[in-house]
Amino acid sequence: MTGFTQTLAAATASLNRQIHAMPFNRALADGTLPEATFRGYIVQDAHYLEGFARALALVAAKASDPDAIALLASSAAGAISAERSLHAHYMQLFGVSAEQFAATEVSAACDHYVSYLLRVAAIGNFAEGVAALLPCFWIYRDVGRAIAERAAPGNPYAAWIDTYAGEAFDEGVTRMLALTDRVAAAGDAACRARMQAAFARCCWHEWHFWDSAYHERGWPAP
Ligand SMILES: Cc1ncc(CN)c(N)n1
Repeated sequence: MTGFTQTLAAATASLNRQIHAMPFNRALADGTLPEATFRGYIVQDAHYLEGFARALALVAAKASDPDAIALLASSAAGAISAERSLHAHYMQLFGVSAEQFAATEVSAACDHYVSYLLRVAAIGNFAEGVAALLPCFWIYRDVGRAIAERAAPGNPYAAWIDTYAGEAFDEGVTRMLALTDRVAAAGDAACRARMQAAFARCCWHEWHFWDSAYHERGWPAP
């Protein structure tokens, strides 16, 4: 990790520590997360990944160089294919049909995160879009790795852990970190401030998404 991404990590270190210590992630590591909680999370996450892939494609369209277009567009395809097969694995395991998935209401936390990403991707500049997308890569790799280190043997969520702690996911994260550093170096101080704000907001959304899944929250009733 070099350059601006170090600044981003330092600015969000406290939130990042809290994310690692979340009950959802602790219980995932020791294999005690209730199946119904994980099932609810996976269903929301499958909805999330569709929105995330759309945001990646929108930011890819704003990129000025072919390397960035290729990275963002291939990540959009990867979000749909690799992670979708992970979701399909768990949905089959939990007996969630395609019809049940389609009929499940998107949670407030999922809707909020996806709406934010799409807003930044659509009306923010390219640099802000890249910064908003980064936590989805970076936090999952680091949480996945930390969980892999302490996961109990025979963990029922091993497929999830292996995906995010694995080399293939790390490759995309490393390239996304390099892109963020490159874009930040090419921008001015105001641009970097906007990037930092979008990055911090999406780190919060990652926390909120797990918190909502752990408490199985939908939409607060009036
Ligand atoms: C909410 C969320 N954030 C990030 C990831 C990892 N792509 C994910 N699957 N879901």
